[in-house]
Amino acid sequence: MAVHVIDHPLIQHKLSIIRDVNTGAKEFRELLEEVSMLMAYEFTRNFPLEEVEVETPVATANCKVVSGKKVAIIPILRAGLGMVGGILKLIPTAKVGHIGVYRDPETLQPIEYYCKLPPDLSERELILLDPMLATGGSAVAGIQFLKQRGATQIRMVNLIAAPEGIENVQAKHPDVDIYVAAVDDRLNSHGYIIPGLGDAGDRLFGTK
Ligand SMILES: O=P(O)(O)OC[C@H]1O[C@H](OP(=O)(O)OP(=O)(O)O)[C@H](O)[C@@H]1O
Ligand SMILES: O=c1cc[nH]c(=O)[nH]1
Ligand SMILES: [Mg+2]
Repeated sequence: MAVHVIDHPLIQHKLSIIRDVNTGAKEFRELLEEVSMLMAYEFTRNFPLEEVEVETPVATANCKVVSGKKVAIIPILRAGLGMVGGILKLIPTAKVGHIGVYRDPETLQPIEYYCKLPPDLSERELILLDPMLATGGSAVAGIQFLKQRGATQIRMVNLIAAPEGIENVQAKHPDVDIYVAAVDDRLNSHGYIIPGLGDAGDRLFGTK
């Protein structure tokens, strides 16, 4: 399905600071949260509305509200955690599930180590979060996890994607829409996105 590049000027500006090697963990964390909130504004654009009547102090207004949509946001640990707060600010009733996957540094294969999800996945719109879509191995595994547990409506939100990762996810899960702030040039021989931002988890949590 579709790849949506959300290139709003505010997102591009903040992403430039996030990429900067001199940006420390505090600012990185704050900016990732802000950009995630701005991306939520876009990836919810096609959420269905329903009409309601609201009594204002002077009359009845015909209004619209998001129609009883059940949403769950699912960060891929660790780095996906940095996107949760910003999205919850706009969708505060969303449930939050967690999938633990890290990429083996030698083989680049995804290693799964944790999974805790809301029980009613089949009834929910699921938003899978990870700042980085590199080879796509972690995303493909995360989506597989969700589908195995009944999920049918999944969209994926990444800060930066490599073309190789997009291709991989689209080949294995063509039903999943991808929302990204930037599509970078390529992967290097270690599977890092070029130019990218380095290791998102390490930059977010100050680890090495
Ligand atoms: O598309 P891929 O090639 O799978 O790479 C992307 C994954 O790599 C990073 O996680 P990492 O393995 O560094 O784990 P961490 O978030 O715990 O640091 C990133 O947050 C993604 O989950
Ligand atoms: O560039 C990359 C690739 C994978 N994971 C990251 O955190 N950064
Ligand atoms: Mg990492």
